[in-house]
Amino acid sequence: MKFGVILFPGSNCDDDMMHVLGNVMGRETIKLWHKDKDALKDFTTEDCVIVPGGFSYGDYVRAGAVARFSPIMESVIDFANRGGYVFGICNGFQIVCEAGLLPGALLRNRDQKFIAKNCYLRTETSNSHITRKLEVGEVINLPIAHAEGRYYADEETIAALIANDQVLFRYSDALGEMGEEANINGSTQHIAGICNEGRNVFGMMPHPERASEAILGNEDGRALFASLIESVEGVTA
Ligand SMILES: NC(=O)CC[C@H](N)C(=O)O
Repeated sequence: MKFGVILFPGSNCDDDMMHVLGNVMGRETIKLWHKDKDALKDFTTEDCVIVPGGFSYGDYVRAGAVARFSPIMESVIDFANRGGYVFGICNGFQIVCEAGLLPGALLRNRDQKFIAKNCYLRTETSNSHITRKLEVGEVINLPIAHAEGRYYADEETIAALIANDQVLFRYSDALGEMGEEANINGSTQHIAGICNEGRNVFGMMPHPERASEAILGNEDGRALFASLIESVEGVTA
């Protein structure tokens, strides 16, 4: 499978993503310019579009609200509707929600502050392409860096997410417990990452691409990319 990483004005995690997917995971990885409507013409449903983190359009209006109208997004929506893999991380999660590919919204953090910290995440399902190498209840540690990361959706939407096993990760403590203080940004039901009903679109606020190499002292994020590659290619990654 190959990966495409979209560059919007203000993206800042695109090169980390290029490095991890290209050099660490060893897969063909292409940078895609947000104005290029035809950027996905060689993408098949075995490929994945990454919507990376950063501050697209300076987070003006709301994080992701402007980037959602970039010309490439029409092709991303079409690609997702055809069954292609789309993975939004941090600002990418915000953009993908704004585009309607995932339900819910990312609001300002409960404490109204930007939070840059490592945090614990409890794996909520192994039944997804990006978590199949993790066990339910397994706790991983990943960095977060955001001001608008508080996941919110109405009760009906949350109930549907749970009923369809779409919640991938929740903020927890090191033991996987869900005490109030473990909910780092005040997200509804501690939700840190979800997938769509079709299970081909993924979004999460924490940054697996910033923790995918031993030299960085944390490789927990690598399991997510390895899961996706194994799932699609049927090889050990
Ligand atoms: N690291 C990022 O992607 C930043 C996310 C977003 N711009 C926020 O602050 O909420």
